[in-house]
Amino acid sequence: MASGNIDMTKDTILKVEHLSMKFGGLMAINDFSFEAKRGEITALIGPNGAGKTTVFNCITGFYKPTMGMITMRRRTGEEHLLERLPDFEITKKAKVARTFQNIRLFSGLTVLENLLVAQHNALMKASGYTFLGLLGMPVYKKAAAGAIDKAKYWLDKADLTERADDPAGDLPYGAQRRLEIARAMCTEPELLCLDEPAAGLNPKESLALNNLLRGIRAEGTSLLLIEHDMSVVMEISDHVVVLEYGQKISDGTPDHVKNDPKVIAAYLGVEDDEVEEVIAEELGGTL
Ligand SMILES: Nc1ncnc2c1ncn2[C@@H]1O[C@H](COP(=O)(O)OP(=O)(O)OP(=O)(O)O)[C@@H](O)[C@H]1O
Repeated sequence: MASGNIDMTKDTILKVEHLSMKFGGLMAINDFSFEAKRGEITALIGPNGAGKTTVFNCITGFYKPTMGMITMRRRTGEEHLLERLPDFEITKKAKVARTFQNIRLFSGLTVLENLLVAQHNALMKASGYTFLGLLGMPVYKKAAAGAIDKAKYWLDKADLTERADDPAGDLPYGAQRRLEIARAMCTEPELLCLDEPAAGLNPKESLALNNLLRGIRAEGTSLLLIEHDMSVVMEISDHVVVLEYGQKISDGTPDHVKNDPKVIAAYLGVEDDEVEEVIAEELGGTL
């Protein structure tokens, strides 16, 4: 399906097929298909209103699509049809985690507490859901120690160790965003979905974010991010899918997509056949 030299030999982690989403009379997504490969950073981009958030919400269970199939393939080979799962099972069973465009942390809790709360479900399971279990069972103690180790690990990766005991709400914006990602990683997802992770970050914070995302990829977690700023994704993505008016207009490597006249036209807001003329005019104007 993909063009532009995408590595077809890699294992597919997410397959979206013929996805459509209608809001009243508006067809926000229209017969949209793409695949994300395991171990890669896949970016879904497009101009404002193209339908990125809607696709993202369908994948992460916030919307039930009008039509289409979304298959998540776990490392074990187990497959889950995400459009049929309630959102909490998308995290728990299918191992898909997400972050939000507007940061959603427990701002009164410390940075470390935010990372421990994320592991609440695993800890409660280890307690056997009993008070006694919480008090004394070795299995709970082991799980609690494991949760602290995991939190420490992600504090370090997100460069937040020094702020571990500070309230999350006191962190600068970029650090809050990294904390949100670290918190999602504590649930051990196989696919991490990020909603405009670079929005509102300054260049230094963007660099720290890119390093964190590359680190996550290096550990084998696949990433799917949505972004409307093309320049942000070009640096870190392995694969870029472009949406316009709810339909796919390009799909391939960052280089392929960047040079695709359809994409240039979409971002410049002109017709395909006017692209060369507009670019020549722009260049003429800057010379
Ligand atoms: N809950 C909703 N009810 C009605 N229309 C919606 C809803 N959500 C999205 N839309 C419409 O669907 C279309 C796609 O919107 P969407 O937010 O998915 O685009 P986007 O690419 O994420 O845009 P942006 O970059 O501005 O966030 C838009 O026309 C939007 O107005």
